[in-house]
Amino acid sequence: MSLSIANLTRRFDQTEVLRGIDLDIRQGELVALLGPSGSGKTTLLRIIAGLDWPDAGSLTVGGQDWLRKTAQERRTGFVFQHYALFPHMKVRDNIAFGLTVLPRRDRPSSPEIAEKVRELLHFLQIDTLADRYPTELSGGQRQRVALGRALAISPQLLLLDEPFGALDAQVRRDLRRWLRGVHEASQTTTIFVTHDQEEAFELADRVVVMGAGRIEQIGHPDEIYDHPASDFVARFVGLTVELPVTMRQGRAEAPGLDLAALPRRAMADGPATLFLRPSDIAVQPDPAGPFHVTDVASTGALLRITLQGPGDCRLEAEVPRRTLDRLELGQTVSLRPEAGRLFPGQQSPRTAAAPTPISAFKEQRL
Ligand SMILES: Nc1ncnc2c1ncn2[C@@H]1O[C@H](COP(=O)(O)OP(=O)(O)OP(=O)(O)O)[C@@H](O)[C@H]1O
Repeated sequence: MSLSIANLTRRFDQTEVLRGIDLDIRQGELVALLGPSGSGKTTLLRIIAGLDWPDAGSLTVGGQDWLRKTAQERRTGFVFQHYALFPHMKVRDNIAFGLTVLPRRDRPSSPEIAEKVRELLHFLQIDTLADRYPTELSGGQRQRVALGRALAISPQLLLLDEPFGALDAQVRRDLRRWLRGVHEASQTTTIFVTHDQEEAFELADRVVVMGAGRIEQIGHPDEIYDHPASDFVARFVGLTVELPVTMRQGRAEAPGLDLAALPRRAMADGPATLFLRPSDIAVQPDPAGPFHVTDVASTGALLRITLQGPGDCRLEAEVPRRTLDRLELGQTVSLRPEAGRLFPGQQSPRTAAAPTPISAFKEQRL
């Protein structure tokens, strides 16, 4: 089903938790709601499910006004982070549950339910778990069963709230791939809440970035990663270095920085802020360079270098270890940002957080 939300607001007491949400989702899309804790993701999902109600705005699914429907009438499949499967029921009965409690006129016969469960077990690659109880399953297996239970009722929408949030990193990665495959085969319109950028970018057709009850940006993962629409999104997708610059005829200038690699921007002359990923800064040893190295730490493949420059300018760059064979504390370097986003105006100067030094590594004098 396609979904359309317009000007949706929700407040709890005096706090506006959703402030005018507009969102259209196409039939068969997999959309991630991505944002920091408290940005309103779960509230939005609960309103779509019919577990909460907005103060204003509209919610239309398949052309029907869903705010006039109860949660049951909406027929959504919902999977939570901690989905309480019924502990006294085997996996096959947990999956069948939603069908067995349908009103008599909609309820399939017992053989039809058994067949549907068999198909789902096979489709979700959990046939071997059918006769186990939930306590006999790993966390990842439980979430597969939870998804089976949500899909059993042939939901019009599938809503997933941090479904892999409690699982360890490797299981999460496996389940992501599995879910992507399940989605491609089932084509159920799916909305997925996460605060994990990697998860959202890997899974979703489109990502909706939320901050403080508003949608900051909607787009394909690459578009959001390469062209964040606001300083909020830029910080959220890892452009954590912020440098004050001056715009002159579409070019950014800053003392001691070679900004020639940045494309010209149609921006008014005046103060602006350049947002960079630490990995977008080329570091070149240079006896006359305006920056000097104050710390070097290794993250394995990368060197994280803290640099002090003209004025009070301090920033962090990350470079592959192999690109710099010698780098000493106190050494002077020049910097050449190779990509970045410019936004008008200057925020209060921010400095990059100091990395945790790895003393032993520093002593090797890289
Ligand atoms: N029933 C409620 N009563 C009062 N405030 C609430 C209620 N539900 C949510 N809130 C508040 O609304 C804001 C948004 O909460 P919500 O759970 O939607 O955010 P979220 O983006 O899903 O966060 P998280 O990632 O931590 O789950 C929070 O400040 C939360 O405290």
